[in-house]
Amino acid sequence: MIEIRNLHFSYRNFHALKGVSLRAEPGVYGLLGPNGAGKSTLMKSVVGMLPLQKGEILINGKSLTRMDRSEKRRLGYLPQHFDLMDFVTVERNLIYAAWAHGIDRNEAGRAISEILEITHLGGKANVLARSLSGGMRQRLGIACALVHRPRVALLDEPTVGLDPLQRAGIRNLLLELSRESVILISTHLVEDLAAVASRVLVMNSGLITFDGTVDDLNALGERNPSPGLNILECGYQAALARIPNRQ
Ligand SMILES: Nc1ncnc2c1ncn2[C@@H]1O[C@H](COP(=O)(O)OP(=O)(O)OP(=O)(O)O)[C@@H](O)[C@H]1O
Repeated sequence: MIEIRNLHFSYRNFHALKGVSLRAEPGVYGLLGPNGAGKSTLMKSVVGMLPLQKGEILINGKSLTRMDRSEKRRLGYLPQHFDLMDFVTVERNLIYAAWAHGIDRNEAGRAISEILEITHLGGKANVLARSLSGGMRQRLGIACALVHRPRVALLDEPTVGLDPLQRAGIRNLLLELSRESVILISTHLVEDLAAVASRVLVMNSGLITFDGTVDDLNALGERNPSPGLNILECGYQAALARIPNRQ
């Protein structure tokens, strides 16, 4: 479970998170918002890549500030821009990721075979990472973030560069994992969420301006129709406009 209470974060004098609160139980949470809304800042804060300036973050009831390195290693995180080890094979990248996430040596082989199969990279296990296509690289990034089946996973724009079939494959993986895990994904693709998200969070200007189900977002869209947009997109636009009156 993730619990965030009144989280603020500033880069020098830019106030990027202005009091974000959230409670997330197992499920897929879709984080939507325009460029610069604060989605990546929120994710980096939850995985401890940014220092806690104000507010509280609890993972499975434990404050992030009290978690040791091995506990933080169990979090799954796919940054928006990630590096792979280009000059070693796909499988070696996964062996390293499994080790970095603290998977027991005896379990690593099985975990790697499973994630290779789920991400449709089985046939590429012995290929150098540098020779993968963009979509395959993205899938390998996802595989590295999820190889240890984390209880809490944060994926920043995981479906960028994937074709519809590959996106569907990743959605199925997320749905399966979300039975036991909290999965927070950021995306610009509103329609990507409809099939997968148990809850949608809309962020704008460092605040969560909407927190509800896909049905709630649809209902908001129905009340705020806009020419040329489908109902979900209308809901998203209306949610963006709801900037609470506090800084
Ligand atoms: N290292 C940094 N130094 C200064 N400002 C930053 C830094 N990183 C992000 N920002 C600013 O903080 C705000 C939030 O950025 P963030 O990357 O969290 O947004 P985002 O919602 O993830 O956007 P995108 O969808 O474009 O990735 C933006 O205005 C951005 O310019």
